[in-house]
Amino acid sequence: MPVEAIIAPSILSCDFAAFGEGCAKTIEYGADWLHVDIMDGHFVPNMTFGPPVVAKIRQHVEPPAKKMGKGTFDCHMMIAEPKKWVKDMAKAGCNLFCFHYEAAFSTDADSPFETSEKKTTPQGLIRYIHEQGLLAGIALKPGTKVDVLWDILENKEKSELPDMVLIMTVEPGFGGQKFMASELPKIEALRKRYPDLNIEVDGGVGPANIDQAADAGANIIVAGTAVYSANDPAGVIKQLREAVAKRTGKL
Ligand SMILES: O=C(CO)[C@@H](O)[C@H](O)COP(=O)(O)O
Repeated sequence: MPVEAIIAPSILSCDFAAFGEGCAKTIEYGADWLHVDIMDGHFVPNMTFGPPVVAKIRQHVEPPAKKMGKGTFDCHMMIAEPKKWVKDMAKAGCNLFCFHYEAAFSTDADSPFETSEKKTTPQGLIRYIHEQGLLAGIALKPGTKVDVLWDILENKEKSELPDMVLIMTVEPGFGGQKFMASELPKIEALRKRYPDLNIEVDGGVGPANIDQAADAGANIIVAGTAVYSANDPAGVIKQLREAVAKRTGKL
């Protein structure tokens, strides 16, 4: 089954002083999802917001009627201890909890075991996210090789398989950075092995490089600056969608 083109503007570039209305308007402009960047000032050198703010913006955006549907809150957790926040994020209205592979081996505060057994694993974390009723995503920073995903994606246990992989094309932490084309081979390798996988690209993406990202095989497009600094955000969203749909054959 061909993967769908999904456009997920990064609300990090939205006006925080008018956040609720800005998020609602983004959906009206034709976005499918909202990409919600959560940063803890520890995993990345920047801080944003947490579950209380997510709950507030959920009051302005209808939750999705179906899995991965319009209004999905695609929460990109740039935090050092992802497992700790799954339940609170679920309560706040998150739909897809995307953690970083690089943080997946952090301490599991709920584990009854001592020391080394308190570590989570990516597979265990994905299962836990699913148990809380959320979709699970796994993200890779530019410095992390795509090979770390092979074992995770070959898992025979369905509840431990991610619903999406996110390839970062900037160092996570800030909007408005330059797109790193050097990361595209990761997307190509993933698409070659997994034709049905949802692959998200995030960082410096816009009309100038969407063809490269779509050619590599990304079907979920995050764009912050390109959407929110545009005179015609709806036009940019349409342009991004059409570029992906041209490759996938599915709008
Ligand atoms: O996760 C991040 C940055 O850490 C991204 O989601 C950016 O917020 C995307 O913004 P642009 O690079 O498109 O401006």
